[in-house]
Formats: sequence, C-alpha cells, structure tokens
Amino acid sequence: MENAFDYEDIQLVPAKCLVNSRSECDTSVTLGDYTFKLPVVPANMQTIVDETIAIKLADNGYFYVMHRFEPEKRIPFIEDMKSRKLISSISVGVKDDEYSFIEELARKNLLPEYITIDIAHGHSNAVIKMIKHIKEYLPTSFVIAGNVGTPEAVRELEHAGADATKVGIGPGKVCITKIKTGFGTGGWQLAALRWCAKAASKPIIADGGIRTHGDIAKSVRFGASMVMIGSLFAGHEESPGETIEKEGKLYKEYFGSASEFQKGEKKNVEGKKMLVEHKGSLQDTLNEMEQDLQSSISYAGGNRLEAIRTVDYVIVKNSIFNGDKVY
Ligand SMILES: NC(=O)C1=CN([C@@H]2O[C@H](COP(=O)(O)OP(=O)(O)OC[C@H]3O[C@@H](n4cnc5c(N)ncnc54)[C@H](OP(=O)(O)O)[C@@H]3O)[C@@H](O)[C@H]2O)C=CC1
Ligand SMILES: Nc1nc2c(ncn2[C@@H]2O[C@H](COP(=O)(O)O)[C@@H](O)[C@H]2O)c(=O)[nH]1
Repeated sequence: MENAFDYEDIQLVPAKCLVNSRSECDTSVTLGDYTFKLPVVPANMQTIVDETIAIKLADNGYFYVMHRFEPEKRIPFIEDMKSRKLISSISVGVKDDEYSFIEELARKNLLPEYITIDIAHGHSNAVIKMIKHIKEYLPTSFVIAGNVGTPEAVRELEHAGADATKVGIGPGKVCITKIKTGFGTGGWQLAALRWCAKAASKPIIADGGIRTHGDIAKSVRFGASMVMIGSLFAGHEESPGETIEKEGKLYKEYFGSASEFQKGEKKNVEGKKMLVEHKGSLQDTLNEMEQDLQSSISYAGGNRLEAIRTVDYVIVKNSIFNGDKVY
C-alpha cells in the first residue's frame, strides 16, 4: 500500500457535461443476474433492515441483504419472497449450524438468488470452506463473501468461488474494531478499496465509512460495484426499532452487529450503539441518493455510472469540508 487516504481526502475532478438534465443520468448497476436502481445496499444489520424493508426494496428495484440475526426466520422469509416473485438475498455465518441450513435450503429447493457470508475477519479458512459448501449445494446462488481488506484476501475468496467480495474492516460508524484491536481499514477505507479493486476480477462491495452521498461516487471511482451503508440508512420511519423522544427530538437506535446489544453478552465486543436523529422516510433518502448520484455522473461527463470510474481525482488531505458541517 503506497498512499493511505480516505473519503474526505479526495475530490473527483469534473469533466465536460454531456447531458442536458441530470435526469438523463442512469444510476443502475448489474450485480449477478439482476440490475438494480442504485449501486447501494443497506447494511445487513438488525437496526437497518427487516423483512418489511427487504420486501419494499426488492419490490422497487433496489438490492437488499437480509441480516442473519434471527436465523429461524430465514426459511419463511425466502418462502415469502418466492411467493411474491421477488429476489431473496440472505446472510449466513460460518458456524456448524449454517452448514446444515445450506443443506436444508437445497433439500427444500429454496434457492436464494444472493447469499452473503457475513463475518468480521473474512480472510479465513472458515469463509473459504463456507463458499465451497454453498457452491456445492446451491450452485445458482450468487455468493458475496467478506469482510476483507487486502488484495490477497480478495484473490483467495474469489479463487474459492465467491462471486463478489466485500471490503471494509473497521470503518463503520458503530465499529470499535480499530480501537479495540488496532487493525482494519478505518481511516483509509477508500485506499483499501482501491488496493483490493486492483486485484479483483469480480465485483467488489465497499462496506462501511460512507458519510455523505458523494462518498458513493468516490467508491465507484475507486472500484466498487456496490456500496453497503449502515449509518445513513439508520433512523428512518421504517427502520427497525423504537423511536425514542429526547428533549423534544426524535431518535432511533443504531447498533453494531458485534455490539453487546446484538450479542446479548459482553464477549468479543467490537461494536457500539448510538442514537440517530429521525430522518423521515427511507424512500426520500433513496430518491435523494439517486439524484445526487445522477449529478455525480453528470460531473463525470457521462450519462451512465461507468463514467465515474475513469474521472481524475485530487488528494486534498482532510480539507474538503473547509470546516463546514455536512448537513
Ligand atoms: N466489517 C467489520 O469491520 C466488522 C463487522 N462485524 C460484524 O459483526 C457481526 C459478528 O461478526 P463475527 O464475530 O465474525 O461473527 P460470529 O459471531 O458469527 O463469528 C463467526 C466465527 O468466526 C470466529 N471469529 C470471529 N472473529 C474472529 C477473528 N477475529 N479471528 C478468528 N475467528 C474469528 C468466531 O469465533 P469466536 O467468536 O470464538 O472467535 C465464530 O466462530 C457480523 O455481522 C460482522 O459483519 C464485526 C466486526 C468487524
Ligand atoms: N467493527 C464493526 N463493524 C460493524 C459492526 N456492525 C456492523 N459493522 C460494519 O459496519 C458497516 C456499516 O458502516 P457505516 O459506516 O455505513 O455505518 C456494516 O455494513 C458492517 O460491515 C460491529 O459491531 N463492529
């Protein structure tokens, strides 16, 4: 790794405009056999996505990944999605039960279109073994494996059969991995993404650290096919969890999947909880993301997402906000 930099250290350089209106810019992206409206997916976390949100996203042409923290609900969830003729996209871990779960899906002929292997340290034999197991029993499922932060890891998981890899160890808003372990891509997630993307021969999903909609365009520039986002999707009307009123303001909880709130115990905790200001409807945020990304594409001098991939950029070390607040 030569230069370490992160989202706030980079600005993309505008190219001559090709369109008469930003509405001409197409933000859609293809991942596997399906095309989605945006290169963005809400994080597979319990305070970000639930069955209702998954149905809404799939029904409206967005990608989603259901979390894995209520394992017994996964089979009824896939059955429900199939009965609605919507794609099913689930998460699994790597413990023993997950092997029999995959075999059960195969036995029942319940074939999810997408399966995400969701563990903290994805560059491991445990993930390689699970990729191979899924490919043996559910060969038609598109397998996303992660999380990783190095080119070696991307290559190994791709070689094991992963159809996409997910990059990001420790950049998340409710992540404390970087503090508790000293490891990860927190603080240089964008550079890690570039490093990994150079080695990848299959799609990469950039995961964590997105703080503004402009960071989505930057992720695309540095090699992401899709961007996974937690904090920007937390706190909506539809978001799972109670709405909390504090001093006249409305908030919702957002907690890490490796936090004590998720685990129910203080063991190997690498996540925390925060309150996020209530943000209104999820669809409004998705619409705003789409408009902002259309604008990014127009600044890239094109009318499709691919235009962003080749724009010039400058490194402006921590200065792009000029002391401004983001919103
Ligand atoms: N993207 C990120 O930066 C991070 C994300 N997370 C999220 O938290 C959730 C829980 O993750 P995780 O703890 O992996 O899931 P699990 O609790 O399901 O653990 C998966 C397996 O991996 C083992 N394991 C976990 N961490 C390590 C490690 N560092 N080295 C070796 N083995 C390990 C566990 O054993 P044992 O517990 O006994 O070690 C267990 O057998 C996931 O949703 C994950 O995405 C968590 C941390 C970082
Ligand atoms: N280190 C930890 N990372 C976590 C935990 N729970 C989730 N995550 C990761 O964060 C992203 C979301 O990041 P954000 O910056 O968009 O909020 C998520 O997709 C996971 O990869 C955790 O407990 N510890």
